[in-house]
This record gives sequence, structure tokens and C-alpha cells, in this order.
Amino acid sequence: MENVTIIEHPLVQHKISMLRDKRTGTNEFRTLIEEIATLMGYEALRDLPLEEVEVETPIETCMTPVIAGKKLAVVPILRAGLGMVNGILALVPTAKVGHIGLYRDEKTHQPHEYFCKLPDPIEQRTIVVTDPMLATGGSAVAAIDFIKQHGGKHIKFMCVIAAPEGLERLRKAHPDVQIYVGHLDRQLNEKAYICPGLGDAGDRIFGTK
Ligand SMILES: O=P(O)(O)OC[C@H]1O[C@H](OP(=O)(O)OP(=O)(O)O)[C@H](O)[C@@H]1O
Ligand SMILES: O=c1cc[nH]c(=O)[nH]1
Ligand SMILES: [Mg+2]
Repeated sequence: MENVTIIEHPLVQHKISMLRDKRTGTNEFRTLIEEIATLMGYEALRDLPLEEVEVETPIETCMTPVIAGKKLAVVPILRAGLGMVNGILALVPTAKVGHIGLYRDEKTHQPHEYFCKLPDPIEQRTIVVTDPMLATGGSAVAAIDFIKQHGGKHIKFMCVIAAPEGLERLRKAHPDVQIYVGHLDRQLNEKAYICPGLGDAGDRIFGTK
């Protein structure tokens, strides 16, 4: 699976275990999601382009690399993907933020769009789509379809937990997208929830039911 990176770092695994615990409350859950996004972002952004600039050190003048331009866009899938945005902005504060609103129908499990606003122009940007949960893959595939329809080309997808079914579907639909996964779980249940998973990520981040 060359376009999939499972983040095996112990800090990420430890924090995911804390997320799974049903006793973890909203405040702690939100903080953990943000911290995991920062740790995963460090890995996912390792190929950001650099350019050389001149800097005067206390000793001499040298050419030294900095991130080239302001080329990053973070695009959370609402609502739960929002929880990961600040974790990535902690690494790249100048990134632009787009939003795609999707909810999954409880019965059909199909994604429905209710909002889309992307930074313009999108073509030259590296776009990091965030959503903690990749279950059937329907929402991630639909969000990336939208971004491509708007001209997005260089797309990465970052999720905290994936089900094998969703990962396979996303890879097939968008083989050009680099996928970063915190943990690959066992399977979906009959309600298309990830097992063992962590429940409904959006509800746990925002304290809704
Ligand atoms: O892979 P899928 O089967 O499409 O499921 C994953 C989607 O379901 C959840 O969102 P939800 O519909 O619960 O919306 P919310 O974030 O507003 O809670 C989750 O945050 C993903 O967006
Ligand atoms: O397990 C799941 C599946 C979809 N969305 C969630 O928030 N959790
Ligand atoms: Mg939800």
C-alpha cells in the first residue's frame, strides 16, 4: 500500500488509546485530537517544498532553507475534521483553511453535502483533508471528488482511525492521494461504525449526542 502511511509512533498510539476510552470527556478528547493532528502533520508534511533564503547569523551570512511560499491548505470535513485543524495550524500558521460540510445519513450511510468553501486558487496548493474517522470511505471520497472538481491536485488525507473497508475504497477511488492513518482498526459493524473505534467523533469533540 504505497500511498498509505500508518503512523506507528508510540505517542500517537498512546493518545489514540486515550481517545477510545469512553470515560474520556469532551475537553480532553478535543485536546487529544488536536495533539494527534500535530504529530501526524509532522509526518504528512515532510515533503513540503523548501527554498533557499539568505540569512545573517551572528557569525556570517548563509543561504538556508525555508518553506516555499504560502502553499498549504487544510480542508476539514465538517464537523469532526474541524477538531484536527488547529493541530496542523500549530505547524504551519499561514495555511489557508477551507471547509466541506458533509453528514452521513444514519440509515443509508451515504454522505450529504451542506457546505463547501475552498481557498482560491486551489490548483497550486498542497491540500490536507482532515477527518478523524474513515469508516465506509463515502465522506472522504465525496470530499476529495469536490476538491478535484474545484481544481485541487495535490491532495493528502489524514485520519486518526480507519476501517479496512474505507481505506480500500478511498485508495481505489483516489489512487493519487497520499493517506495518513493513526490506526487501522478491525472492521465496520452493521451500523457502519468502526470497531473498536471511538464512537462518533463529531459528537465526542463537540459534546453533542
Ligand atoms: O467513512 P464514512 O462512512 O463516510 O464515515 C465517516 C464520516 O462520519 C463522520 O461524520 P458524521 O456524518 O458523523 O458527521 P459529523 O462529523 O458532523 O458528526 C466522520 O467524521 C466522517 O466524516
Ligand atoms: O465509527 C465511526 C464511523 C463514522 N463516524 C464516526 O464518527 N465514527
Ligand atoms: Mg458524527
